[in-house]
Amino acid sequence: MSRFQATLDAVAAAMARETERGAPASYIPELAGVDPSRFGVAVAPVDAARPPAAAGDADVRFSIQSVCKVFMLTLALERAGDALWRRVGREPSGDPFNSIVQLEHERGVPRNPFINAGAIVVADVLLADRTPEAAILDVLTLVRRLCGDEGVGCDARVAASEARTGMRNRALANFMAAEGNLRHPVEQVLQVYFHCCAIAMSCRQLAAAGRYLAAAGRTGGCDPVITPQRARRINALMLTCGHYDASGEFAFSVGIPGKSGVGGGILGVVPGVASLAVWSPGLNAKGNSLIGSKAMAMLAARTGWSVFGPLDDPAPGR
Ligand SMILES: NC(=O)CC[C@H](N)C(=O)O
Repeated sequence: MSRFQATLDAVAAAMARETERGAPASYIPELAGVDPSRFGVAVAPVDAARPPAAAGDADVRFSIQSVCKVFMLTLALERAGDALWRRVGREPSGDPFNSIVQLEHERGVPRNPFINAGAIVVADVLLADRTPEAAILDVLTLVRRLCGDEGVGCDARVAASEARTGMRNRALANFMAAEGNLRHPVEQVLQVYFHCCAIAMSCRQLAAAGRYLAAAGRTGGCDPVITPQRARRINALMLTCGHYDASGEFAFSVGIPGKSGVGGGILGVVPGVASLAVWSPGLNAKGNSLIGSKAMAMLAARTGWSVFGPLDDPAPGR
């Protein structure tokens, strides 16, 4: 049995007892209707010979939403190299994920690739010389390779709902197009972005997919996915920007790089040790999984993973 199994079982049991679970995202019916009592957790050790350990609803697929921005960035960095950083920044925004305020001051260059505006620029990079369908397939192919599961796909209903309701994302994209920071038609760029947000994965798949970030850019089979330097860059961005205007609090209470999505998933990275994924659909006021964040804090406390020193009590607010 994995050395993580007992800890994961304890975390799942503790989270099942939590009564305050937040509210699922309400902007599309496919997310609003997910049962908030759901909770899953999985840990994938860097040594790929050891399969992920998991507990709770770790094999139930959910909408990964903004967690996809990690995989989009990975691919875009491979394509565009450091030139990408001329079109998107690398610093925290301190604003909500869909904020538009900074864009005007900063001439259509988003603060980082993990806020929506930044991921929309990344989607534009992924569209170079391709149709939107091919760009989406490229991201799916990467994710399938990373988690070793050809069955991962996009939820077409989620993608359609995103497109129907995505007026703010359309506003962000149009503003950046006006500033000359998009090269392709706005609707094509958004098609790529919305489909990436609609990728459905389980915690077990997501933890396995994130393993390269804990393993200096290599998959378990020692296949390079990205250079060690770029893996380090993505991890640093996850730590500083992965939870938007709650990134500082997540750093304090969990203390590892993490990327959240409004579907209630969070991908975490412990460099040199493991990647992990949690999922619970109820969100806190900042749009991050309430129980997922708590579970990560408990896991970090029990494993000593926080880079900021020991955590003896995951209760927030201290
Ligand atoms: N934080 C998120 O997960 C945001 C993703 C969502 N699809 C949006 O674009 O608004």
